[in-house]
Amino acid sequence: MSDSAAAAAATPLPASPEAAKSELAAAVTASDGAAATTETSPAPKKEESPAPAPASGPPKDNKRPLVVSGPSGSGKSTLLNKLFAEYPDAFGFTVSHTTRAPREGEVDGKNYHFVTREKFDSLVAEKAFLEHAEFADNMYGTSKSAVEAVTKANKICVLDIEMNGVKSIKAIAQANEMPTGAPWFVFIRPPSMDEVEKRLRARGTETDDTIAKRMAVAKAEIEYADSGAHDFQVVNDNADEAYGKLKEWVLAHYELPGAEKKGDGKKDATKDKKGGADGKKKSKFCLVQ
Ligand SMILES: Nc1ncnc2c1ncn2[C@@H]1O[C@H](COP(=O)(O)OP(=O)(O)OP(=O)(O)O)[C@@H](O)[C@H]1O
Repeated sequence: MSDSAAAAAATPLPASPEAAKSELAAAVTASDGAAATTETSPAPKKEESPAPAPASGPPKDNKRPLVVSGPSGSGKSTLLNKLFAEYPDAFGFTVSHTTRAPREGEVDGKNYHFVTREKFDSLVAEKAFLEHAEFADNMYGTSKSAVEAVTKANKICVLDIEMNGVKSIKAIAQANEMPTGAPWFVFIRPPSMDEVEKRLRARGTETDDTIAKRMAVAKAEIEYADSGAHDFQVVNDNADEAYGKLKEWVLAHYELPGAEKKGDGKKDATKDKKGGADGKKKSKFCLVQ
């Protein structure tokens, strides 16, 4: 599972995504994340992969969830926030289940589905979850019905999850047990482990201990990506360039409202003036890490 757990069926983002993310810190090491953008993935390395080719690609199907993963600090939130800012009506977010108590201001069914441990366990037994995990003595999970609710609301369901969640969803999809179409798996790759550490430190929210854990997990995530587990990878070195590649891939695989009017998304409406990542406005969707 990932660091967070929640989101809203085509509804507002979780009230406190950062809090939710910090609830679920993970564990991690170092390595050098190589690479580029690749569609279908045997071990993508330093070379850039070809641009997506919509004309010859698969039919666009907005019912296919978009599963985005990548090490902490790779820039998932940064890139996704750009996408959501540019296409505000296109995407929806699931509401996760959790056994933790609601915090002040949190609304059941909006921030999370707050359930007892017994209820959570029964949902696990019923195979109701696409993925679930325990963090700090609490359970978090993304249900199949939460994803379905998003697609029924005609939104593209975005799931921001970590490696174990990806593996779980892959297994469910391979068993043809997805309630929606098969997901697309996209990996946001940091240019290097040094850069991951630098970004995490610059974020100012991490301790040495959490940085070390996140680095260790990052290494495992990158190794998993090298195994060819994802449909597409983008290296987030320069955020604007990475966003451009991500957007191009998304436009080739989904019908985004407003994309045609905008001239098929060639213009990056959210381009940072400084060419860097924003990182300031963080809204998390499917908290899953
Ligand atoms: N291309 C980039 N160049 C420089 N800094 C970047 C780039 N992309 C993101 N950052 C910065 O790196 C930090 C981590 O980015 P972000 O929070 O988007 O990562 P994340 O993958 O969502 O991490 P987490 O999973 O821990 O939430 C942020 O401070 C962000 O501004």
